[in-house]
Amino acid sequence: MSVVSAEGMKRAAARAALATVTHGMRLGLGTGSTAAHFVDLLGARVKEGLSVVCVPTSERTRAQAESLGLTLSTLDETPQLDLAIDGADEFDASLRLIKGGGGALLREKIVAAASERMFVIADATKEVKTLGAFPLPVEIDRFGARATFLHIERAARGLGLIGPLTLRETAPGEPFVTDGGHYTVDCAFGAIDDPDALATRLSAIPGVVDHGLFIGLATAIIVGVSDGVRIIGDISGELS
Ligand SMILES: O=C[C@H](O)[C@H](O)[C@H](O)COP(=O)(O)O
Repeated sequence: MSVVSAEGMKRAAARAALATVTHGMRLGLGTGSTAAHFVDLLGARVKEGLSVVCVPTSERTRAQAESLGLTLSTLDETPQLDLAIDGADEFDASLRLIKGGGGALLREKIVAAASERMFVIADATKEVKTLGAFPLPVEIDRFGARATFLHIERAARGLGLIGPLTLRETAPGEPFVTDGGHYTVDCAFGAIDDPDALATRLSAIPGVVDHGLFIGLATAIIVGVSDGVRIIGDISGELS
């Protein structure tokens, strides 16, 4: 019996995603340990002659991509992308995701929305029946952060979601600051029975910059499993 580690499954998913990349593509590069496997493998292919243009979703991914000699761009220079490849903290069978555990959800969502397709790469441990075991990250403006925090609590309570909510910190009293200069609130709601309703409520709160529910963005999920990969959705379609 072969025992494959989570890292092995992430690598397998990243390798399968790389197999869909073709010459000349405009790619969105995700953030996190799984996306880092993809960037690493992409770097090797580029050294062998593959030509792609990449828009990173975080300063961390930008640094990795730069170190591997990838051709980088911005969404201002390249506002439409062919494919975004990114990880996820959780996914369900309907291609809905929780993202933002690594603090990059805003740029990840902007890049995914600018991409014709988004392939999520993840190890099998990220699959859930109902989203919410992973605390939902919500990115908020620093101005009025306490008021926004309370507003999120109230909006969620209206859906029967209680929390606790925690302002993400890098050290006690030191809030974590995203690449965009915002704070993150991690919402440990437990099972989110109606992610669409929660997404709508969160988006309506002034001060919420964006939230980690990615709904209707992923085209496919490439799941690394013990004996290879399993695909949810479609990775075969032609690009228009
Ligand atoms: O903000 C970070 C991202 O949404 C990541 O893609 C997510 O946290 C998954 O990261 P990892 O691949 O390290 O589990």
